[in-house]
Amino acid sequence: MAQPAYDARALALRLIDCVLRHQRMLSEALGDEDVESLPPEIKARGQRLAVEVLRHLSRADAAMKPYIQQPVSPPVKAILRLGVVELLALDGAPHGVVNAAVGLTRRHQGTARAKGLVNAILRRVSEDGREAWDKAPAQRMPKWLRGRVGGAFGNAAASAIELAHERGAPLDLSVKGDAAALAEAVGGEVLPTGSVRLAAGTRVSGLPGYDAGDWWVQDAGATLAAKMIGGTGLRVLDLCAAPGGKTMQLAAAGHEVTALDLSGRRLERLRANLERTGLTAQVVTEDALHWEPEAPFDAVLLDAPCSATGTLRRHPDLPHVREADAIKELTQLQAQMLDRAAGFVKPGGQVIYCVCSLLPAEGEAQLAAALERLPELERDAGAEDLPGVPAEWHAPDGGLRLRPDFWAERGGIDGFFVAALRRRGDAG
Ligand SMILES: C[S@@+](CC[C@H](N)C(=O)[O-])C[C@H]1O[C@@H](n2cnc3c(N)ncnc32)[C@H](O)[C@@H]1O
Repeated sequence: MAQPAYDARALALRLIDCVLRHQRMLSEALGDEDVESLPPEIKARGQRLAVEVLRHLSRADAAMKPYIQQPVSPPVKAILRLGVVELLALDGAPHGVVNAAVGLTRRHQGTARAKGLVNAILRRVSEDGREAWDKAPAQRMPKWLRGRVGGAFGNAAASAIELAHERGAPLDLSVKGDAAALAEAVGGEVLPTGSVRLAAGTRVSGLPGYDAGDWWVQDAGATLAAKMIGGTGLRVLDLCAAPGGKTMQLAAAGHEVTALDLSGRRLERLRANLERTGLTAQVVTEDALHWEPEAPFDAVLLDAPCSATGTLRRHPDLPHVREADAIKELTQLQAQMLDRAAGFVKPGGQVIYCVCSLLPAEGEAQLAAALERLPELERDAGAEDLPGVPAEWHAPDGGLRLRPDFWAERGGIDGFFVAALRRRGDAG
């Protein structure tokens, strides 16, 4: 059989280059034809290495800086960063890591001459780099995001959030049946909000109950939106539903769910998720801005398209790809979607609004503007009082504001904003 074009380390370098130089998301780069055809174990390890390097760029640079006397070319710097991260974040065996880095350097004409340098620098880092690594600050958010997050929550919180980003995210499972029984079966912990949490890096495919559809992967924070819909057996519209985490929760809670999304490709994943879990929903491929339902719903859950800045623990590539300019367009779309959602619900029915964003412009400010713009909506503060939610998550003017530095002792939580609204009038 022919040797794959990349081993895991070479793949990691290519993925990092795609993110940092070409501003492409890792998920997109992993879909390139020559990458997609690689053996799954190479892809998984290459992706993991790339993620770890992107999480630790500034620490890696700080650890190697004392040993770099003159500028090194970008490809050599990339090999060094990978080596340093393997040594100091992943506790790789020095001999193997240094040899592999030298091998990567040799592989291309443009870098081959630097093999001695790479060897020398990584040896020094493996012996003496730990202190500089530990002292360096965690990878900073890009300026545009840091400024907004610091402005909203304070600079100390922004630093704590950066530390949480660096630590990565545990694996949270939403459970169809008995959470305690699943936690025991998989060796996890039941969180106060009901999800089952496993350590970061746990392999999903190896866990019991996957094929039986007993659970699905969903950050604990993201589960709170569907939980705000009271009762059971309601006609619920999941607006912007794919790939279906909240659709499955709503269906598992006994609601009659319509799952709408613009993306046919993402809805394929939703359908597969429903099939695996044996849950049902009516699936609609439409644009939420133009679609008209036959009859209003008892409740609407709007998980609006957003900057996804709440998910940097999982997606350290995102800040290198997303630009500040995109935010204005997104906030306009979110407001339009909230207007539509308000029109899709019966009098007395709930509208739950959420975004996996750290930016108040997409969360708190959307709630305040909607209350001002849409007199038919009022706050449904009672619905936001969910079991297991600490008091500090309640935002002063309504809604829940989750930050990655919350629940630090449990492994953190994604950045998220969710608020419950109700259409005035009698349910009838
Ligand atoms: C945050 S994701 C939804 C995640 C989903 N609720 C879940 O829990 O798995 C936002 C979704 O909005 C969809 N979307 C974006 N613009 C849309 C539009 N105009 N109409 C309907 N869906 C749209 C995207 O395709 C994407 O799937």
